[in-house]
Amino acid sequence: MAPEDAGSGTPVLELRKVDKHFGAVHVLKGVDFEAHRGEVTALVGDNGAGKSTLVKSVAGIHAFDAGEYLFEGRPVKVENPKQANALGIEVVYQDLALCDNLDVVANMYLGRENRTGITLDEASMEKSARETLDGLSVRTLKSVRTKVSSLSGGQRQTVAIARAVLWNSKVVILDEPTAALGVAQTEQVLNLVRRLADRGLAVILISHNMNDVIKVADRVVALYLGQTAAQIKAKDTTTAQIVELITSGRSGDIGLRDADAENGGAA
Ligand SMILES: Nc1ncnc2c1ncn2[C@@H]1O[C@H](COP(=O)(O)OP(=O)(O)OP(=O)(O)O)[C@@H](O)[C@H]1O
Repeated sequence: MAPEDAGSGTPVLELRKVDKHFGAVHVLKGVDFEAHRGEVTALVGDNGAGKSTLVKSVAGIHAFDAGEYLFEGRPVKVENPKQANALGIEVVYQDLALCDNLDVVANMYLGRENRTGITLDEASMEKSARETLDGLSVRTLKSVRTKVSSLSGGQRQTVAIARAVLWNSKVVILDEPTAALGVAQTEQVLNLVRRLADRGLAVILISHNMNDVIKVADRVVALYLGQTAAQIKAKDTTTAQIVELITSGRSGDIGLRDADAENGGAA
């Protein structure tokens, strides 16, 4: 069950009419986007719709050219990944950025290790890593001292997600977390995604997999040619409707007006 106030009130993350160009290419065109605590927001769109650009701009890798970026209702400037992390925004990219030759604890603390003087505080890191995994009800890892090279794809994804939530995160963005997984591991990761939201995080899930979206999302934001085609509650929509929004920018009376979509296509 999501927290009582899930999805209500001020969004944790809100983008209003954001724009992004790469040289002459206009990639994001006045995009609106909201993510709320306690909810999984699926960000969907065809290849090239602008999902990665949107997420990288939220994460401070790129900067929006125009529009408003609000965090917990306040306008913020996020000009680099450290500033995004400081707000409580973490991204788990598809490559996971794990070091195979290090164990789970070392990977969860990579680059942000606890130190006492000049030595690493292994005991405190191991304790918090374990507590974080226990808090997420992760039971598939036998030991936090296991090297990541010996973990399955699902376990690796779990470690990358646990690393993201270790830092009192408020927003966790997951880029296609089940893309390389089999059926059982996909199920495990989707359950974990749900638990993150149930713990009060705002989870943003980039996905091309409509089964995943329908199974786990509370809200769906569809991008079409760099514009927001729709922001809708998952329970009010169907897979067919989402697919239509992705492929044509509209479905029934939801979505971009044809003229807008055509302008987007021509830009
Ligand atoms: N650094 C860049 N320089 C120039 N153009 C870029 C850059 N990054 C992305 N683009 C362009 O922006 C558009 C949107 O790309 P983006 O990767 O954001 O889409 P996406 O929705 O994430 O697609 P996919 O599902 O294929 O990952 C594409 O036309 C892409 O070529």
